[in-house]
Amino acid sequence: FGPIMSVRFGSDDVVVLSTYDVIHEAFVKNMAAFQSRPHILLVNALTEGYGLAFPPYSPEFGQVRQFSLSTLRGLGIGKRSIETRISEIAQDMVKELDTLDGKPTNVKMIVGTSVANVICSIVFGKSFEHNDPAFRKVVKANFNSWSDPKHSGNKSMMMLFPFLRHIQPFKESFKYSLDVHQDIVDFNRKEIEEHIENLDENEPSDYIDAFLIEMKKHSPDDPWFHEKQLLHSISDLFIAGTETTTTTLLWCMIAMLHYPDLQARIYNELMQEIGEQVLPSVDHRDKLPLFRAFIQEILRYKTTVILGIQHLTTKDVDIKGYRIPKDTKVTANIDACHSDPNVWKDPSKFDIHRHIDKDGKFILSRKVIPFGIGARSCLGEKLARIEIYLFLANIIKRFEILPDPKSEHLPPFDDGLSGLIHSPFSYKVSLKPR
Ligand code: HEM
Repeated sequence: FGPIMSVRFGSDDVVVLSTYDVIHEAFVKNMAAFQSRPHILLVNALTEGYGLAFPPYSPEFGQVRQFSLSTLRGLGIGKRSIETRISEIAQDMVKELDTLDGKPTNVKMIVGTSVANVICSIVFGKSFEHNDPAFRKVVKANFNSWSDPKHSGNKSMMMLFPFLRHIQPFKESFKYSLDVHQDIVDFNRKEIEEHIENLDENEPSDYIDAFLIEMKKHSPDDPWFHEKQLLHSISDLFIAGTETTTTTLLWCMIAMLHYPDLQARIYNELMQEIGEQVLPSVDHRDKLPLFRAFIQEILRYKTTVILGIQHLTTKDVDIKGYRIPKDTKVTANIDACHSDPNVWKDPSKFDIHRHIDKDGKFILSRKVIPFGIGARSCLGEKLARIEIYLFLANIIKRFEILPDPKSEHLPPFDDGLSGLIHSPFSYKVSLKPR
């Protein structure tokens, strides 16, 4: 036990870092030593070693990662253009939720197709109707990619013991994972083909265009700038971005059900500071301390990616007096960091006021790290933060979030499904138009 410990995961020893200080010391202060990823057989069977989230570090991979980050930024992440687009998608989601007419519904697909449409706008330069069958199929495939209730446990086991893939019921789960991933890849391949046909090199309008143009600047045998990498890059952006953001929004709604007084106070804050007629925008954030504190507390209390993604050391390195040898698997226990009693008073309590100072101002915390920190931290952090803010503000402004009257209990807030992503059990909610 302690902030640095070694734990046996399957057949491997993995170093687990469990406080903000040690995670920061490792992933930020010793960034270069921790920027690689281990080879995971199950993942490689899906990605052929390409993509953005799982490849080990090399200077050439660093280039493609950096290209992706700056392209996503250049396309407007953190700037007004993408904010406007997300705001439009949020309003479209509200319209879709309006059609439910307050009927208790599991809203995961409506929220999920809206979240996926944000990524579609950036990657494909277009969005899809909520009821488009091919789009719904690929959004479901994104959800099932890591969190299918029937297979995710088997998948986690196969990550630890790859040989299990040859034995039932793991064999079936392995095939299922390949099939689901293939659905995502097929959808994305079709989009790439259309982009190749219609490419205007003078006016790249999305990530695929930018990648195709960049590819032409590299030799045909470049190890990373080729079509296969493009295919797996965009698949990773969808898989990493859809379920995580949707899950966070679903936790937000559960919190609103458990704390109706807080919901009313946040609604009043939005009404007083923005008003009924004005669309919520990131520019309003300084006037919304309660709302921002709520989001930050959700990101702390319900850590979506509990153990982050594994890192691999590239050399021997000393952290707080412990020697971690080269080629050691290392993981950040983000959930433990968010529940550290030395940092958070009464960490198991959901309390938004820990993020508000005595003058009523919001306190931005660098110790809430749901997106990880350092060289392999989340590529979609800025995008996800804007999405959560705008989607939630639009929902709260338009609807009162109420429990399903037919259900005896509220959906649990302190329990859920645990795999790579910690998501709530399936639940229905009634969104009563205000
Ligand atoms: C609430 C939403 C999200 C959460 C909580 C989240 C969390 C994370 C975490 C914990 C990591 C691993 C960090 C590490 O290894 O140290 C990660 C990596 C990543 N995320 Fe996210 N993420 C979210 C949304 C998104 C979105 C919207 C996108 C893309 C549009 C995205 C793309 C990625 C990618 C590509 C990586 C791999 C980065 C690398 O290996 O260099 N994520 N995310």
